[in-house]
Amino acid sequence: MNRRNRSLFFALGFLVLGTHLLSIGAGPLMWTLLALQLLVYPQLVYWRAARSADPLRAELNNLLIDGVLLGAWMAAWGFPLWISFMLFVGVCLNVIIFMGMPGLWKGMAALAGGMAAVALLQDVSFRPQTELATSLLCIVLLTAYLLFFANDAYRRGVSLHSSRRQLGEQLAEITKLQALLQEQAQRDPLTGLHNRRFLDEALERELAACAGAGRPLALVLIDIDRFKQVNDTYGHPAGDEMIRQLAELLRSRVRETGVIACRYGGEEFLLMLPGVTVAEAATLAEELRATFESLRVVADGRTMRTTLSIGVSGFPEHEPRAHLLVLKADRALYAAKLRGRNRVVLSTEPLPEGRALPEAAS
Ligand SMILES: Nc1nc2c(ncn2[C@@H]2O[C@H](COP(=O)(O)OP(=O)(O)OP(=O)(O)O)[C@@H](O)[C@H]2O)c(=O)[nH]1
Repeated sequence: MNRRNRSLFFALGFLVLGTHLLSIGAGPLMWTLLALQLLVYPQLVYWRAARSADPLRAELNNLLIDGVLLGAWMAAWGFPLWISFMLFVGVCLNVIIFMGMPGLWKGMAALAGGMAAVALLQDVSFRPQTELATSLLCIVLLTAYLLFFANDAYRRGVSLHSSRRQLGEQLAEITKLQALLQEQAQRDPLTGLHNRRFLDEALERELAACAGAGRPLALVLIDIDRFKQVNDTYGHPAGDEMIRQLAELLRSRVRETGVIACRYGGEEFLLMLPGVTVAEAATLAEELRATFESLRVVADGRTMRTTLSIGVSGFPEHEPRAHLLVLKADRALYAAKLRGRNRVVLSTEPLPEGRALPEAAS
């Protein structure tokens, strides 16, 4: 709202224009009208705009009402040069600042409207002279008005710059949070390893890359043996601790670039090894199995141990399609369970005599 500026400059205008009224020997009616216009009117239009459903639009209309009334004063006094110049520039500046160049035409039309209204009511004779004091005060007030607006424009520029900087910082913060959320959506909260969703996407990508570059890719699917028994005997939190320890072991063994360890299911983990052959993956799997077999997991002062069953499949030997390559590793893992657990089985090895894969695994 423009209340402070309008009240201040209209009050100063009353002092300046008062000198003109003195010089022309204006009567009480003229003084009263000028006081109403310059001292009371700013409060009235503010009050009207503040209560309006659309205060901004109401304030823009107020600027045009200013134009009509000030145009009327110019005409009523016979267009005294300095006074008219000061009022004209003041009105035009205001409407341009708040409405742009289209506002200028509206402001000029408002001024002309006020002048025309006076011309209809009385003869308008041209009396351009003002006393020196009035002319000087007009120059001072107009200068103050221009300086005020220049300073206002500077402060708006500074505040805009700082808002832009703040917006930029907030945007950077949001982008960082987005990246963090995206990262968290791809992680298993218990172990911090990647989750299945991430691996399924990464596997498609890596398989295509390996196929293009003529490189192998191996999958190692790992399942904790008799884990239900661990939970039942030591409790779920102890089971969680065992899952965390296995995750730590996998993390420590697969630090090479490109290798992804993920928690694929409850107590099931999958390693994706781009550039690694089935034989190399089987060697790594055997090391992991042996290390885990000798691992003692301590939870709540109690020591637990169990073993791993592991299935290994590889591209290009076993399967070029991602989901079927996982299925082959799953079948190999199933075969390891059937053969008594605590072992590594390659996808190509047949199931034991007389055993078939369950429907879910095929
Ligand atoms: N503590 C814990 N247990 C889990 C979690 N996710 C799955 N489980 C348990 O893991 C157990 C898996 O049991 P099963 O699928 O029967 O397998 P298993 O007992 O390991 O038997 P085999 O795989 O045949 O050796 C179930 O009891 C699940 O409740 C987990 O995040 N934390």
